[in-house]
Amino acid sequence: MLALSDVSFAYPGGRQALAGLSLRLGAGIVGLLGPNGAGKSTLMRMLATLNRPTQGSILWRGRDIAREPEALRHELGYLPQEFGVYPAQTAREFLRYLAAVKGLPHASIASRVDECIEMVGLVAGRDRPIGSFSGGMRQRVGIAQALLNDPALLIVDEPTVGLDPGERQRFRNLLTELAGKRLIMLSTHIVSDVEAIATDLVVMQKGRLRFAGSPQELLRAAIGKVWDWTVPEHALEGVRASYRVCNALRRADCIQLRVVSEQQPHGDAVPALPGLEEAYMVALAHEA
Ligand SMILES: Nc1ncnc2c1ncn2[C@@H]1O[C@H](COP(=O)(O)OP(=O)(O)OP(=O)(O)O)[C@@H](O)[C@H]1O
Repeated sequence: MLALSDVSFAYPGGRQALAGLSLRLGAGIVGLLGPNGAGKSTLMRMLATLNRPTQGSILWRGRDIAREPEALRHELGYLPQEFGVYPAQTAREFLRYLAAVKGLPHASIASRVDECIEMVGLVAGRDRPIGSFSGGMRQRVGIAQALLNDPALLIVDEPTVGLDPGERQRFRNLLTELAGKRLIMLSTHIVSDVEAIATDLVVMQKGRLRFAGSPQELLRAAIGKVWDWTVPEHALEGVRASYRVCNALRRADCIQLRVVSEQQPHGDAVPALPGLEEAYMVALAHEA
C-alpha cells in the first residue's frame, strides 16, 4: 500500500529530520517507535501530505504523494499530536462541522457522524460539550474525526500522551477493532503502547531507520544481546557508566540487572530471553 524509497527531509534552516528512509507497509497496525526527536512526527506529517520529502519518494498504491497528494488524501485519516477542539461544542456538533469541512456529502453527514461516534464508543457522551471530556474521551473524538471518510490509511501521532493506564488500554483495544483492511500507523516512544497490538514495528532514531519488521523479528534480533547480571550494590554505578541497563531489581544483598550488550559484559552475566522493551533498546543501541 505504502512504499517509501530513500526518503529524506530537512527543515528550513538545514535541520535534517529524516535521512534515507526506505520502507514498504501493508494493511495492519504499524507501531512507529523512537525516542524524542527521532523524526516520528516529521514522518507522519509527510505521510499526511503536509510536508514534502526533500529527497526520495513516497508511493501510495503506486502513485507519488508529492505529485498527486489527492490520490492519498481522500483515503487518509490523521490524528495529529496537537489536536484542537472547540470545548463548548458537543462531540456531535464538532464532528458534523468537521465532516462538512472535509467535504462529505451533506445528506450523509448526520448518519456518518453517528456511525463514527458508535465505532469509538462515545454514544453516551455525544451530546455533551467536549470541554467536559476526559483525555481518553477527547482522543476518541480525535479518532472519530479521522474515521469520517472511512480511511484506508489511519495515522495517529502519539495518541496516548496524557491518558491514564485504563484509557491507554481502551485506546489500544479500539485501534485493534478498527484495523481490518486498513493500514494504521501509531507513533509512540512507549513500547507497551504497541506491544500487544502491532503487527509490524518500525524503529527510528535520529532520523534514521533502525529496524522494520514483525515484533517476533525484533525479538529474534535481540537474542544473545540481553544479559541477566547480579552485582553487589556498590558496583551498580560502574555498570551503568559502561552498559545500557534496562532494569535493576534490588535484593537484600545484591542487585539483579538486565543489561543490553553485544558481548557478554562479565563472566557472571548469563544470556536472558529478551522482552520487547529490551529488544527495542537493542535496536537503538545497535547502530548508536
Ligand atoms: N518545525 C521544525 N523546525 C525545525 N526543526 C524541527 C521542526 N520540527 C521538528 N524539528 C526537528 O526535527 C527532528 C525530528 O523531530 P520530530 O518532532 O519529527 O521527532 P519525534 O520523533 O516526533 O519526537 P517527539 O516524540 O519529541 O515528538 C528533531 O531534531 C526536531 O528538533
